[in-house]
Amino acid sequence: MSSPSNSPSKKPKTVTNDEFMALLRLPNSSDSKPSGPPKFPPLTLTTPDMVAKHTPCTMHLSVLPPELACRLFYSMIEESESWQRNKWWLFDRVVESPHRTSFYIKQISEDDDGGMRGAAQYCGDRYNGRQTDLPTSFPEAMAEACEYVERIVNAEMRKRPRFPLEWGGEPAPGASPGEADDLVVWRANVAASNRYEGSQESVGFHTDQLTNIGPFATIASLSLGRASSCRPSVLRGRFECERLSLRMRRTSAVQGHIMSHLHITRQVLCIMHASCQETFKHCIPPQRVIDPFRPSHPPPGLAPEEPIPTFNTRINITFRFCRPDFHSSTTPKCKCGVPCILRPDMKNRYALPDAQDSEKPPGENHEEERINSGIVTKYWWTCYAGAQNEGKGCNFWKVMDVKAEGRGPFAEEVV
Ligand SMILES: O=C(O)CCC(=O)C(=O)O
Ligand SMILES: [Fe+2]
Repeated sequence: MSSPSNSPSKKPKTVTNDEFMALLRLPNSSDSKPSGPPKFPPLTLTTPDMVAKHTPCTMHLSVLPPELACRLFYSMIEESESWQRNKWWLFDRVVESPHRTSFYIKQISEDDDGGMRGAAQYCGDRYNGRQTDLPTSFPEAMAEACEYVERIVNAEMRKRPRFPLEWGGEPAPGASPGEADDLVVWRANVAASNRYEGSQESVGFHTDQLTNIGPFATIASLSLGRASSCRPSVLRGRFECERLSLRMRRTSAVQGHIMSHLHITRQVLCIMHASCQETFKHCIPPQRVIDPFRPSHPPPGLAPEEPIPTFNTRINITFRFCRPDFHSSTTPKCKCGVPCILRPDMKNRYALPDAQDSEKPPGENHEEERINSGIVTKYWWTCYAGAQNEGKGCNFWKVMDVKAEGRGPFAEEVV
């Protein structure tokens, strides 16, 4: 994850699909001002279908059996007593994340490993540029939940086009060689977990670090617990909702607030599919109001006559796949001697241009560019020492050369 910043929450406006598409269309150059990015109002996507249509994400409700969801929630509440706030240097000062976080790796059996354990371990080691303690294994309930998540993610991925630099996959145990359908293209070997207490804990706009998960990563983000409260004017009554904001990366041309209306006892899995990190930033904004969460099942050891307690806590677990070909032992080091981070080259991708960054006048070929946005072909290894070294880095950078660095197999190479 790169350094997040907090941004004030704006009141989102609901638009129809057609209005949304119209907003993405830039004005003609004749009626647009030559300077300053186009200003569009925030958008609200109110259903999983709308989210899937307009973003590289899918939302899946109630993916775990309620008993498992509650058990996982209680287990994470207990675990999170020892979680820490991330700290890093931003220019000349230390900033601290406005929520607590930790890192877990999946217990992988020796014969099934093939380098996964190492990749996962090193991935955790330098999460957010911070030297962490050796990550602990998935607690039992997390490992159980992970099986549900992996099934959903792989099923979704089979429906989607793949990007050339995505991981090509490896044969499932027992599969005959060359059967593409049996390739395992994604598995969760690490999980970053987050705890947000009360209405104000949050995470600012950021993209997740690609250093060990590689280009066009798929990230599965499972949320449990506290829901935020809102009263959308188009709907009657009170709805509990989970709010995830996505903002198109680098451009201020489009800002989409995704609000899915969820019943309080449900959980939500948001899959950020390939190209999401390359095209969108995401955040969890502070809330004005939250509703306490009362799990449907009691915590372990609660006496039968005792009421189930309520919580103001939101637990999030982002399941990630640390790719064997991005194992940390292969991460280039900068002149400070610190492993670099991998960044997409945003200048040379196809993107919706905005007046500040584009060499092209607004309106030129924008439709083609919008369709292709997210196709990044170049990535940089850059110095990240400054995040932990009083803001002092060496400005090292080099282009990732997948052939010379021996990475892959990639999706484009797998038939
Ligand atoms: O809590 C969430 O839903 C998002 C967490 C997140 O963005 C991260 O861990 O990188
Ligand atoms: Fe993130």
